[in-house]
Amino acid sequence: MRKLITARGLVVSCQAYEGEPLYGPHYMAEMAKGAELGGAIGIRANGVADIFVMKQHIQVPIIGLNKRKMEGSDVYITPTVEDALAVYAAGANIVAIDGTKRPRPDGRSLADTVKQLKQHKIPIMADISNDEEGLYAAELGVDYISTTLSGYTPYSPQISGPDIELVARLSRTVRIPIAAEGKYSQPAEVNRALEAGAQFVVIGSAITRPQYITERFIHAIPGDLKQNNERL
Ligand SMILES: CC(=O)N[C@H](C=O)[C@@H](O)[C@H](O)[C@H](O)COP(=O)(O)O
Repeated sequence: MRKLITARGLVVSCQAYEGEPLYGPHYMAEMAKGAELGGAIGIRANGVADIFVMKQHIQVPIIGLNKRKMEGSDVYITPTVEDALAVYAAGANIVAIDGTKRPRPDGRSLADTVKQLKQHKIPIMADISNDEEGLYAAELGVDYISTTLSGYTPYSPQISGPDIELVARLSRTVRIPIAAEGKYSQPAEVNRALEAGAQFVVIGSAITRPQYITERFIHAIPGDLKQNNERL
């Protein structure tokens, strides 16, 4: 059995999209090493190549996923059982899958997907967007639920910051570990999510996307100076 995340703390999501400057397994593995050195208790990573390379360089558990947009389905986080098996084979300790009931490109239901992965003894994180999905995923027997998709399904609250309320409500209703994930950018928000009952908080863009981090600082500069900066 691969190591799970049992501690409380911070998980760093090291992901870059194609076209971004840090895209590629080498950069992401270095990023993961940095996060581990800084005290991350786990790493979240996208794609078999990144996961495979990271695995050679870090000790902490990896939550792996495979983002893949396929025609006719809105499900893109590890959308098929086949994707999940590949992510696990690449070395992920836990496989993150879309935990909504939306139609999946392989035609399987969420229940069937979870069942298949459990047969392979693969630890599952269900990425959910609201209370109902969290409860359902927990009933199906997933190992973790994560609030990853709150704000990313049309029927979940479209708020600009993290959905800490969802973490608080779920922690009162489900017995499995909850990951607080999505739009965390301030240390105070991390503390609030932990106080609300999250086992750990997953942070991506605010730590691992330099273009986003730079933009945030620039947008905080008042009018005139910001314009100077944009002209550089
Ligand atoms: C919605 C979706 O596709 N989320 C993805 C899931 O793996 C990633 O793009 C996010 O970076 C990750 O969830 C961490 O969130 P944030 O980058 O906001 O800290």
